[in-house]
Amino acid sequence: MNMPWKLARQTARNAAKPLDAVEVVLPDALGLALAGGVRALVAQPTCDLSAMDGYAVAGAGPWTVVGRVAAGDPVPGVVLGDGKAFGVGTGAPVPRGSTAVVPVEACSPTGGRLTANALPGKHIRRRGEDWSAGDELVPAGSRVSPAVLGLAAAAGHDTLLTHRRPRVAVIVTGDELLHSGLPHPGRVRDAIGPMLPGLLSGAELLGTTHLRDDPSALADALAFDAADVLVTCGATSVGRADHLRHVLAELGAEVLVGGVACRPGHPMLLAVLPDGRCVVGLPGNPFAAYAAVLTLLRPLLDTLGGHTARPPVTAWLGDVGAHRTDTRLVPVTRSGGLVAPVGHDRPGSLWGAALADVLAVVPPGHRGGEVELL
Ligand SMILES: Nc1nc2c(c(=O)[nH]1)N[C@H]1C(S)=C(S)[C@@H](COP(=O)(O)OP(=O)(O)OC[C@H]3O[C@@H](n4cnc5c(N)ncnc54)[C@H](O)[C@@H]3O)O[C@H]1N2
Ligand code: MOO
Repeated sequence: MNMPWKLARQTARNAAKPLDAVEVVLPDALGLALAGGVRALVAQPTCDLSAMDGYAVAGAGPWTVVGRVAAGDPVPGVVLGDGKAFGVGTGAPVPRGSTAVVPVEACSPTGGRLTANALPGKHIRRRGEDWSAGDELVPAGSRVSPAVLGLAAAAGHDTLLTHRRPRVAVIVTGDELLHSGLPHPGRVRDAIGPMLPGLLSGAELLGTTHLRDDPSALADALAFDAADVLVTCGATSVGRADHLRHVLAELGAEVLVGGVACRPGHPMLLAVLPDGRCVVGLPGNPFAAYAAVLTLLRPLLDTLGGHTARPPVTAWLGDVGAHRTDTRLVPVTRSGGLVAPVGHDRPGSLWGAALADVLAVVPPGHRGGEVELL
């Protein structure tokens, strides 16, 4: 029995536990999930700063300029009295007693003195106005984005506690596959191997092995124990050359998902080997393999990597010819809150997926309405 698509995705999400937490230097954390929240080690700003190039002033004008301070200078050792001003650069610490900063273009000098409209507090970035020391800035489970890296640096971090990247090994099977040159009768180009690395963000690809349709070679390849996840391509079906299910049974694997009520990709599978390593079986048809990556592999990798599940993104899709019993994954382009099919979506062809912005999840019986986007 093929498992309903949503249940299959949830099963993949629940099939493993997040990998151990490791401390990594900031650049290496990009794309990983935080194993603990990022807390500010110090307040930002650490002292009152000027937000403009101009003058820090005290009280009402006109003011006499009594000094100058630049970004990078220590806090001036003076207390600015009423009627006094300090020249300031953007980011410079303002002297204590400053009540406002007036931008240089808003000042007019009159007889050696400055006059301007100075609104109290204007253009001063107060100590701690962005955050205080100890504030949690980003919660555990969040993906470390470029902005998270910058934020963590600003808050004083040199390293971040993240979950280890899942290690993935890819096994591409098929006597008929070519890895370069022109396809011709009897030979097809491997279209799955080239697409997989780009679908493994947040994981580490240890390598790709190309095998003929040979059960003992497949069993040997599945013994590779440096990988947390083994991804096989092809051999999921019931043909004479499709050995994956027999080999998994011989290895004592527990099959968590043996097939999914999904078009394309229904022969996809997810199994756990006795030592805890996971096997995701992608069907040989390339678009079916793509559907299986999004249904089983990505949720599994996200869980192993410690990523919190994100709320679904949806859009409105018309009647595109739903399947009676199975979920369809349909390549679509997006415009505003609407999506439209791009076509070219037969299981053996990645043409539609290549033109699409996303895949729409079209449940059985869909006649038009909100659908989830992958
Ligand atoms: N009797 C049945 N036959 C099939 C069924 C079924 O339910 N009963 N399901 C069909 C569906 S749906 C799919 S999908 C495929 C899955 O087949 P396998 O995972 O066993 O893969 P193969 O048989 O090796 O190949 C299928 C097809 O894809 C081509 N292929 C394989 N690998 C690649 C690759 N890396 N790059 C490009 N193309 C590849 C291969 O040449 C075949 O044409 O089973 C159906 N059959
Ligand atoms: O669903 Mo297969 O996965 O049609 O090509």
